[in-house]
Amino acid sequence: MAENIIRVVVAGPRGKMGMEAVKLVNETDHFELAAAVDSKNDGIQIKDLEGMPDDKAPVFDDLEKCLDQVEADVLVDLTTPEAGKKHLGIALDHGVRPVIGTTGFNEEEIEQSRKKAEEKGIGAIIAPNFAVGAVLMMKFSQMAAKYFPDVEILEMHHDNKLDAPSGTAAKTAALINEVRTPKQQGHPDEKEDMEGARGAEVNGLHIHSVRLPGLVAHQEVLFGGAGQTLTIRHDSINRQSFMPGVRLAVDNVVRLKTLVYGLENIME
Ligand SMILES: NC(=O)C1=CN([C@@H]2O[C@H](COP(=O)(O)OP(=O)(O)OC[C@H]3O[C@@H](n4cnc5c(N)ncnc54)[C@H](O)[C@@H]3O)[C@@H](O)[C@H]2O)C=CC1
Ligand SMILES: O=C(O)C1=N[C@H](C(=O)O)C[C@H](O)C1
Repeated sequence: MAENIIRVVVAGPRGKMGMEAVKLVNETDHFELAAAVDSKNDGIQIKDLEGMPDDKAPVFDDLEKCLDQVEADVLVDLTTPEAGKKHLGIALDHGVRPVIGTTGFNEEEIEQSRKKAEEKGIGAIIAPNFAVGAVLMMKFSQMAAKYFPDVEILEMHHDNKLDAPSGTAAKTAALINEVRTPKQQGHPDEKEDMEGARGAEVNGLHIHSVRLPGLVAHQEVLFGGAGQTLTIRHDSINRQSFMPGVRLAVDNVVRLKTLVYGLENIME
């Protein structure tokens, strides 16, 4: 790694998140945009893409090709579940530390990548949510679940989202299930008269996914106990909310020697 400068490749630069990430890298003194990987536009420079900063970093249409030609320290991936999974493997194979914001990974995929990162002796971060407030919402939910084992997760997103449930909801359920005794919620004899009415189920805990234009990224974690309810809610009202977390992840991934799943593991 060039001293103090972190060379970053951004995958998905024309996307809602990728565009913000390119700006973040361009504006951060100790980051350098090494390249961008787009699904098209091979051979142009980043400045030639609409709305991009005046940066001459090259654009590739393939990560393998990019990492064969460009010196890079970190890959920031903000693409699609399919591309993100592929890119995670390619980056590790090239010894480039992945920071994956793309969602849709299951536990097995995360464990396999953890092994690979450790074999390579490099860091990797999969962060289902880069917003500090969302990470706190997940941590507070884990605290509350110790006292309120009855809980339902309601995640609400814009209608261009490909994966359901959201990575944040899946991670919240995983954190809650670390402390909650497995419990089937609702009436033991309850029946769905319409399929899906009770949402997805993880160890008896239910997740409900809403998709609507006008939304960005929102989640409520609802707890119920005798005579009381507790609601913990987080709202991202724009994509800038995620950028301090992207910066934190890039700064931290270069010192790690394993894969970290969730920003809470690197937040002080
Ligand atoms: N971890 C976090 O805090 C957040 C994660 N996300 C996740 O990030 C991902 C991207 O979200 P958005 O920017 O909203 O989506 P988007 O649809 O606006 O952008 C995705 C971009 O990826 C590009 N792409 C697709 N396949 C590609 C490939 N093989 N190589 C390079 N680029 C490729 C598309 O052309 C598009 O420009 C999603 O998985 C979403 O769930 C979104 C917001 C926050
Ligand atoms: O697709 C999105 O927009 C978001 N995806 C992430 C998720 O699946 O949790 C993070 C955030 O909720 C926005």
